[in-house]
Amino acid sequence: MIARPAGGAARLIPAIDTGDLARAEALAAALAGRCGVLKVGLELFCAAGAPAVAAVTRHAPVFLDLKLHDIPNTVAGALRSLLPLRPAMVTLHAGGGPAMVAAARDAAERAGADRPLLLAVTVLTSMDAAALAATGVADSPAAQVLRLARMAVAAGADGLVCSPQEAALLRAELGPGPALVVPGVRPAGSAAGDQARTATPAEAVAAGADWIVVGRPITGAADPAAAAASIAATLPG
Ligand SMILES: O=c1ccn([C@@H]2O[C@H](COP(=O)(O)O)[C@@H](O)[C@H]2O)c(=O)[nH]1
Repeated sequence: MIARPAGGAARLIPAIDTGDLARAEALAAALAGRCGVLKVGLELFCAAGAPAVAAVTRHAPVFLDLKLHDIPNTVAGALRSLLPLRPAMVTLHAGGGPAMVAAARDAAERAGADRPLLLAVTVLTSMDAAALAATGVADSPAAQVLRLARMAVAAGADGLVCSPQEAALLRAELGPGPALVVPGVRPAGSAAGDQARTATPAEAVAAGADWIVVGRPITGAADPAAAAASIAATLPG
């Protein structure tokens, strides 16, 4: 399993969100060495599939962010299908429940010591309290994140995806055990876009994030490598 980063650039995970494999390869080549891990998400995987993971893996370990969410048998099968791609991290939605998380953990263990870190997505960082209420959850995002996080870790998740606004709460309640991978991160002055629960890179790490995920502020920059380097320079060790 991938080790927790010691600090600095190793904490940074740029999100390679593009449907164009050639652009993804160019971004991966430019960003390798300025980050610890590269993220392949739904846009790139749906456009280019396994070859995209292979292409990005040539430059850095891959966080395969597919947010699996289905019945336990199907999620376990999906995990088994993904293992030959050797992702360093894989996501699934905590909302799939404990049996789904446990089935995914069993499936991931087939890869032995080299298995991917299994990360449970709690409440998407694009959701504010009103969006959460619209799904029938009256609690605050923080309360729901904590509820899902406790359940997912007990069921076998190695770590959690949360916003920077819940990282300190999860560290206080769950301790140092679960890895925390934190999107919704914005350098000061960057547009939030559709992200609702945000903080800066340094704030996210100070709150307890092991890794931070940053997409558009890097990929939308005129010089993505320089943008990544400037974010990495703000990250404490
Ligand atoms: O709760 C979540 C879970 C995953 N993501 C992913 O992270 C990146 C963020 O991209 P930005 O351009 O920095 O907003 C993106 O790939 C999401 O799918 C998330 O944002 N929130």
